[in-house]
Amino acid sequence: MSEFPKVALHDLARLSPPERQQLLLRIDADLDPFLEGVKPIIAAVKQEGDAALVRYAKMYDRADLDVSGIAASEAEFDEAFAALDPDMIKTLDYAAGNIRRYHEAQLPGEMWMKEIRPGVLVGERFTPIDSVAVYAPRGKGSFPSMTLMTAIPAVVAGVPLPILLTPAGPDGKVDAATLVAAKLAGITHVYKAGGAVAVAAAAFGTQTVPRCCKFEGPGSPWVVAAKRQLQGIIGSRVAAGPSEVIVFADETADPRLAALDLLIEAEHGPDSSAFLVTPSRDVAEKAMAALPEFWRQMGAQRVDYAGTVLGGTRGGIALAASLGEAYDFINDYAPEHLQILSKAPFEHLSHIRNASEILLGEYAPGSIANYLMGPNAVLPTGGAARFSSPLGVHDFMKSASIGHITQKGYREMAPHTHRFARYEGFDAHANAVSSLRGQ
Ligand SMILES: NC(=O)c1ccc[n+]([C@@H]2O[C@H](COP(=O)([O-])OP(=O)(O)OC[C@H]3O[C@@H](n4cnc5c(N)ncnc54)[C@H](O)[C@@H]3O)[C@@H](O)[C@H]2O)c1
Ligand SMILES: N[C@H](CO)Cc1c[nH]c[nH+]1
Ligand SMILES: [Zn+2]
Repeated sequence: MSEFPKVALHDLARLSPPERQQLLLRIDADLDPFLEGVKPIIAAVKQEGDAALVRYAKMYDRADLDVSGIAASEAEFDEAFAALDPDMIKTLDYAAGNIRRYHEAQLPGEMWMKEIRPGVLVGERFTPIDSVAVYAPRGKGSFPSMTLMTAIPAVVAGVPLPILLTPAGPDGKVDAATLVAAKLAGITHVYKAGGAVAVAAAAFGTQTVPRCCKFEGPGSPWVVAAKRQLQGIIGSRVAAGPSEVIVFADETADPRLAALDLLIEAEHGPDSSAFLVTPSRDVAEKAMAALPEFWRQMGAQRVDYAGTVLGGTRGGIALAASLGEAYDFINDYAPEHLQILSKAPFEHLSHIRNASEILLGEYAPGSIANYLMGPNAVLPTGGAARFSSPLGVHDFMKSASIGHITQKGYREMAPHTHRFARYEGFDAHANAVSSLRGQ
């Protein structure tokens, strides 16, 4: 028996429709158990506030926390800067610079207007959301990277009150790099709460945590479920659940790179999804043969996570009968991350309709994009790439449409409006464009 996990080989052309459908499912395809599970948590946070945060921190994060420690203090920030390896601070700063530059390019102008008829000026005005809570997960890893990815667009958008929520560790403290990342990004209000507790704290506010208009950030299915349950109370757009990837490799790709990159998102946790999709049997076989070399370079916990993912129906190597079959699988799957390994990666791009992030070529492995390439790595999962986009500056702003009509424009538009209003049976609507303003 092999000492390494067994990786599944799926022959796409031979799968029955239900078998193929099964491969498209993520861990949270059925969110119902999580939706049920978060209900009492949300109710407790709403009713008890800080006391519930402390209780759940003990229960889920094994954190030694009291009410006075929920907000990270100035001393904790100083301690984090002192404790963190200076080279890591430099790396965080390098990443922050790239992420900031990318998001500054996304920033819309304050307002635009266009004269679409003589005397009719219409446009949009953009303003930041008053208060936004961003989330950095912590559990099967810590995520200073996600702190940068969520905090920087909020700050670039000009949100007056951006706060960060993240679980405390057993010592009752925030992960040091997460605190440093928050400060480098421009967030100084950091609170200790994880999962559904964090979403509920931001939605209702507690004695310590300010109530916020919006919550954005990735996390486990508990976070995804809480965001869904609290829709209408707190805004949230990106369903950024457990990480997932498709590595696509054509016959020109290096099979060892395909094997190496397949493991990136597979190692996040047993709840991840990761496929290598290739139309080349040679690439599939060589990638499979290359895996042991890379299992050896991973810790036992990460091998265990990735092995769980790659050995079942949420991962493995998927052999396609043709390029067309590979593209169809990718578009039906709509992955969070898509890597295209090929000597001519751009030739495949026009065939991809559904993917949250597309990385082209052998020098763009997922980890560079996860951490510091610049674009946001908080991405729609669970097939939401069919209709949703990555987190960005626009998620921290809202627009109002604006219009100005001169007398000339009014004279043209009033009779049409009158006719519309009469047809729909709205008297006051019609009256507004008849007598008082004159023609
Ligand atoms: N899509 C993206 O952009 C993206 C980015 C980064 C990470 N991720 C994903 O985020 C996830 C991070 O997960 P994590 O566990 O490390 O951190 P997490 O912070 O999301 O989850 C930990 C929290 O979950 C809650 N929780 C744990 N067990 C619970 C239970 N039984 N009932 C109710 N609540 C419970 C607790 O409140 C705990 O604080 C991973 O799945 C990772 O793949 C996604
Ligand atoms: N792969 C994650 C998004 O799905 C991002 C990340 C952060 N750290 C490691 N990975
Ligand atoms: Zn990752």
